[in-house]
Amino acid sequence: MSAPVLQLRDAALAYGTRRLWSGLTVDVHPGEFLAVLGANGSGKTSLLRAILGLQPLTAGTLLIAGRPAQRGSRHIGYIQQQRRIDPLTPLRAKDVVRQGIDGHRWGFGRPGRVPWRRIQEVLTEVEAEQFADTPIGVLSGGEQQRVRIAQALAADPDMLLCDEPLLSLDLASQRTITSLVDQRRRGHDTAIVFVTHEINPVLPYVDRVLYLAGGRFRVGNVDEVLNSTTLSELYGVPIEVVRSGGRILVAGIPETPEDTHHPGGTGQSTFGEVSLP
Ligand SMILES: Nc1ncnc2c1ncn2[C@@H]1O[C@H](COP(=O)(O)OP(=O)(O)OP(=O)(O)O)[C@@H](O)[C@H]1O
Repeated sequence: MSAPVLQLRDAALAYGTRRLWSGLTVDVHPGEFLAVLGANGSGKTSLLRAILGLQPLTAGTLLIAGRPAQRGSRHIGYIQQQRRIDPLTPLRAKDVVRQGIDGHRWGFGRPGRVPWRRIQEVLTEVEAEQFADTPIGVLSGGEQQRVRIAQALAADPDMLLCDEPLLSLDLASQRTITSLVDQRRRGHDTAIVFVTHEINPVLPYVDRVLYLAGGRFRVGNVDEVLNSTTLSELYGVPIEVVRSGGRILVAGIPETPEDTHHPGGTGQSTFGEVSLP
């Protein structure tokens, strides 16, 4: 097997006294699709920030292509959590992609001309070439997301970090986005780290799952992690996982982080059938 793109060894992250996770050891290899799941506040985005070199670990090591994480790494493409874009913004889709190439989006502008050919290439890769001259703010949510993927791919990264890229997209757009991400990893052996509250849209593509909860984690294939025993252990309350019609449904996830590890501390109302967070 080829060398890992991402290596975490006994990694821990805390903000002051707030410990997010610790003892985290996981490798991600070229072409691998890792889904990162967990409740609100479990530290999924913080993990991505650590990989981006924006947040130092409090313990352990984190290597990208064998070297310590650093800001603005060309090995990494990053799709941020969706934010509303002002419809009046003058930025066109091609300007957004150009920012991905010259590094402005992380505040590390590198001078020099960006070849138009490359911008066209990545817009074509995500089937968004027709939007090149359209102001980004007037595109639909799904179209904007395709442009964000193009931006993340512009520097031809070895690893793509996706922070809940399916939020507020309809089912058809979710399918388009997940299949574009999957095409990229198959075509270029790009590793994918995909933070999501919803496993079902990515279920066909996922190789392994990293599940964060209550300061702890489990990593393994879908069946190893997303089962009643493992999630009940992680959360410290009874969780039921069922497969139905090709989907995974989970009942009993505590509504707040405080409910975790306090069996019996939650009322019945917090137990309902929900799609996996
Ligand atoms: N810079 C910071 N300083 C202090 N606390 C922070 C900082 N960034 C995040 N936190 C806290 O750390 C916790 C984890 O945040 P993070 O955004 O990583 O969680 P998450 O799992 O991505 O959550 P969500 O699913 O809601 O997006 C939260 O309680 C958050 O308030």
